[in-house]
Parts: sequence; structure tokens; C-alpha cells
Amino acid sequence: MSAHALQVKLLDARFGGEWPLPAYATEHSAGMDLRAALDAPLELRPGAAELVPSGLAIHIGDPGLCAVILPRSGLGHKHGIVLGNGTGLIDADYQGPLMISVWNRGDAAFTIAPGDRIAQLVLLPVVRAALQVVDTFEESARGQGGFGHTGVR
Ligand SMILES: O=c1ccn([C@H]2C[C@H](O)[C@@H](COP(=O)(O)OP(=O)(O)OP(=O)(O)O)O2)c(=O)[nH]1
Ligand SMILES: [Mg+2]
Repeated sequence: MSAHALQVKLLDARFGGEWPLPAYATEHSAGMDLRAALDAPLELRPGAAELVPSGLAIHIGDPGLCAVILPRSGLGHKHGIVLGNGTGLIDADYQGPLMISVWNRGDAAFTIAPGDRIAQLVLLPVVRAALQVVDTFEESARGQGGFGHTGVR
């Protein structure tokens, strides 16, 4: 299967030794898991959010792409470990360290150990908009209806 080349800097010496490079876990996985590049275990109390380094920097370099950082389903559903910013959006021109905002939305403390896979990175296509100011829109069937106006059943 073909894959898009993505430049990555290894900011943490444990990559390539103790930790493998991020990789797709299965043949059709959409995301690569990101590790917590911590020096010591981090206890997240209920409600707490912390910025955790991934130990990586990426440069996407193509304005037609971006990356998003998403929670891992198991951690989010079973332990309430999601992202403090909802979803992390990585711009194609960002070259700094990839950071993960981890948030314990659950009601029990959760400890993240150094190297734990705590989130995932997905590369996505982007269409950038050129705004065109108008006074009226060509009418659509939906019009201004939204926020549940089609009902539940
Ligand atoms: O979970 C995240 C979200 C963002 N970033 C980096 C990459 C992204 O390109 C940059 C800026 O993110 P964003 O635009 O979402 O944040 P902002 O608060 O608007 O910051 P800025 O003013 O720098 O754009 O921060 C991360 O490392 N992790
Ligand atoms: Mg921004």
C-alpha cells in the first residue's frame, strides 16, 4: 500500500531504542499511536488536563494536508482519558514539538506511564476556502433549519 512521506524529528532519544517509531497497528489503521514522552509517571486526577510531549515534531509541508490528534477509543471510553482541546489540529506549516493535551474527564485518577500510547495521529486532506461575500444564498431544501429540526425519529 502506498503511503505519503511525512518528515519527522525524533526529539526523544528513546525513539528507535526503547520505543519503536509511530506506526500503523494494522494494515488499514487510519491513525498512528502517539506515546507519552514523559520522564516519570503522570497522575491525572479527575478533571485534570496536562500538556504531554509526544517526543516528536512533524512538518507536513503541504497545504492540502493537515493532521489531527484524536483520543484512543479504549482510553476515552473505559478510563475517560480524552483530549483537553477536543481534537488537536496540526497545521501543515507547524514545525514545533507535537504536544498532546490529555484530559481526565472521568471520576477516577489515571496514571500515564512514560511511553504509554495515549492518543493517535491521523493525516487528512484539507480544502482551503477562498471567501466570497454575497447578500443571498441560492435556496437549498434545508435552508436555515438545523440543530435537530428534522426530529429524532
Ligand atoms: O493538540 C495539539 C494542537 C495543536 N498543536 C500545535 C500544532 C498546531 O499547528 C499548533 C497551533 O494549533 P492551533 O491553531 O489549534 O492552536 P492556537 O491556539 O490557535 O495557536 P496558534 O495561535 O499558534 O495558531 O499547535 C499541537 O502540538 N497539539
Ligand atoms: Mg491557530
